[in-house]
Amino acid sequence: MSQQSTPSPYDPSASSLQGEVDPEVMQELLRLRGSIDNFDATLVYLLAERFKSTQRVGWLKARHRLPASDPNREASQIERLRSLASDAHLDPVFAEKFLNFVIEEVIRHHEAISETHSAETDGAGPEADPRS
Ligand SMILES: O=C(O)C(=O)C[C@]1(C(=O)O)C=C[C@@H](O)C=C1
Repeated sequence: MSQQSTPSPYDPSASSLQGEVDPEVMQELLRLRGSIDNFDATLVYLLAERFKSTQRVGWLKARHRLPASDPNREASQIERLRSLASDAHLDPVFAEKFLNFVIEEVIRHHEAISETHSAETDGAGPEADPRS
């Protein structure tokens, strides 16, 4: 049987700076990091929800033999996100890179779903998928 190590519990005060900086500065840094931790947790949950939706899109596309990517849709999403980013004082270049990064991963998932779907329904019609 393989040995599995228990992950160590999250330590919000982990830092390479402990003992190196003024304790008051350290306290302020840890306070600010509390917000960063909350944000990161939210981002993980939001991304998980987005991927749940895109997985369903992936199955729909596979069932109907549609291409994994839709370049016109992407161009429109990028334009929208860049504009939202500008309004929010976020670098639009970063917003575009981030969306492209996420979409690239989605397309990889779509391709994997499509292969699974083809393997499962070889020779069968588009209604053969039980997930429809
Ligand atoms: O909307 C779609 O058609 C999707 O497959 C989802 C999505 C996305 O992640 O937003 C991914 C790939 C497409 O090129 C466009 C958009």
